[in-house]
Amino acid sequence: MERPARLLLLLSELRVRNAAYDVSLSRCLLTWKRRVSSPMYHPFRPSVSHVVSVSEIIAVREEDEEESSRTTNSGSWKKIQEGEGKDCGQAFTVFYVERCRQHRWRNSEVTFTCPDVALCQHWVSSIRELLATIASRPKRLLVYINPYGGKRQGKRIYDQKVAPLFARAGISTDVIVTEYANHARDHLRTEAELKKFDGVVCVGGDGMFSEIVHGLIWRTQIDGGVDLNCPDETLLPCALRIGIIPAGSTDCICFATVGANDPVTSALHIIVGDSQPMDVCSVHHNNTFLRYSVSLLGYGFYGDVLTDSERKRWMGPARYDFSGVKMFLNHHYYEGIVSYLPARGTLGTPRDTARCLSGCLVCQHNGQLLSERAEKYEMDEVSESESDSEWRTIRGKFLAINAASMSCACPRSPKGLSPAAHLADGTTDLILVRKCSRFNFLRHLLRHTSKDDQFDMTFVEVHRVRRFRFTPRYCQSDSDLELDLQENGKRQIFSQICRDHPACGCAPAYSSWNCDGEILTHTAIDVRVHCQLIKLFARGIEEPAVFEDLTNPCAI
Ligand SMILES: Nc1ncnc2c1ncn2[C@@H]1O[C@H](COP(=O)(O)OP(=O)(O)OP(=O)(O)O)[C@@H](O)[C@H]1O
Ligand SMILES: CCCCCCCCCCCCC/C=C/[C@@H](O)[C@H](CO)NC(=O)CCCCC
Ligand SMILES: [Ca+2]
Repeated sequence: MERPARLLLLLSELRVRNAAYDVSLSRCLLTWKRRVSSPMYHPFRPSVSHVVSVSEIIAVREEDEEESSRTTNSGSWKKIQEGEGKDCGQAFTVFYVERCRQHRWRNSEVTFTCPDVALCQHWVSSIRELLATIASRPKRLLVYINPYGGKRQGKRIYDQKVAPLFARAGISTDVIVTEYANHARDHLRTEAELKKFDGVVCVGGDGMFSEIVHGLIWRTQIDGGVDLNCPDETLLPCALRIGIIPAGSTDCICFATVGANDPVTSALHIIVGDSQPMDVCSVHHNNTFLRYSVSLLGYGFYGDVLTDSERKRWMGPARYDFSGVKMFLNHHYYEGIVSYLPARGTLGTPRDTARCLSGCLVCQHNGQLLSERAEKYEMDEVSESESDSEWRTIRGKFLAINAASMSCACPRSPKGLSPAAHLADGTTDLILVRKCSRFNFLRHLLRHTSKDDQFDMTFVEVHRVRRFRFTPRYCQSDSDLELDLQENGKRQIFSQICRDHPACGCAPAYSSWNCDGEILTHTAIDVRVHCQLIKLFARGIEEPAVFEDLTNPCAI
């Protein structure tokens, strides 16, 4: 064995597929570089060098003798060793993360053959010791599988693609296949022995994720004595991270936090122990808790699409396309009052060209700022809503009222409903689409699927907010209705144009709120963003690599 250089824990000449490599291990990196003197070395081919971050090594396995003799079969060492009458060379395999196109990760492996058993064991134990020092890696997980989400493949996806990876990484699991809706939520709330686990994994779609979020948040607040019905209460952050194995219809939370809806990629993010904080909105009606939301709260168009599509669950993910077209053709509008508390002093706006990416500085800055502010409110014993006189109010007729706490990117809309929204900045983007013609609404909707700015339209406005309230017209107080009458007087001339416009054909209607894919039981709501209340086994969207690894077949 050669003497390790400074900072290197190990440096040896080992073989990979019969070619000699200089292999080194430091606290951060495992590298292997083909030796110039190797008989396989080709002067016109660049020397192949591989670098893997120790944090992205999944596992290391010592190969048995049979396996190692198979891998070194035609190798020169085997011949030498046989000639000397010794046992054949020993090998070990390193499993690691390899990046592919479109943010996908794969489990790659490389087998190193060593000249003697002692060296092999030294390599294996050194790598294992390093992996054991990574405290953020989960060792025991509680897994919930929804067998009926999406295309009903949850169980198969978990058994075939995810469980073998967890086993390889030495993660033990308690698996529960849900038997009814809200099974996972109620199990987490009352039964699960959370202290035994380092995280919770949900195999399913956004609805299943929402169950896990509700179960964990409730449990944390109940244990901490927090009153869930009070919208002004500061909620306690959840200790356990959540991993999402996508097996639903939209899977927008997985897509927006990992960059792909791919079970293997998600499993690898869980194994390496990634952590991504996320905002959660609490939704109340008259001081009664309704639900939490992490992605979309949509009244009008998205509420109606969901209501209609729930009756067509048998269609699978295609139900959203069918109901989307139907609700677009219906072209209903909704009247009401929206009031909101703009995000003050925080970085970022909904019209930014910059995106929320892995290690986002906007989220870090705002997270810090908002937690300092929350401490101050607590010391002064006032709530944010009382202390702030900046509430703004908008009355009107809307085709859609959407609040996106994150981009809501998904395969249907790769940029999402609010492309510049942040995962963990303590704000939500309130998007108001006023009554307009079908043609204009279609232009707006189609921009969700293209690169064009969906907010650059006269009938669309967007505000980054910390809190908002909505009251539909039929729930408004007499004084509010009086104010509406006065406002309407001013706009009468425009209403007349709209009524007379044959292409418009809007009809007033009642809608429901779509809260992350669930229908809310009330329409008058009070929504508050809780900054970084939960954490996911994810790292946000990674920027594309500056230098593509052209030797990686996955990347081409
Ligand atoms: N065993 C079960 N039987 C029936 N319903 C279940 C069961 N387990 C979970 N559910 C419910 O199924 C609903 C839909 O599940 P899920 O979110 O996994 O898939 P999806 O709706 O197809 O996808 P997406 O939410 O991404 O659109 C959830 O609201 C969840 O509460
Ligand atoms: C004429 C029709 C044009 C259609 C234009 C396509 C625009 C697609 C935007 C998609 C936005 C998805 C937002 C995510 C919401 C999720 O919390 C929720 C739960 O999974 N999904 C839906 O409500 C499912 C909502 C699906 C809506 C189509
Ligand atoms: Ca946010």
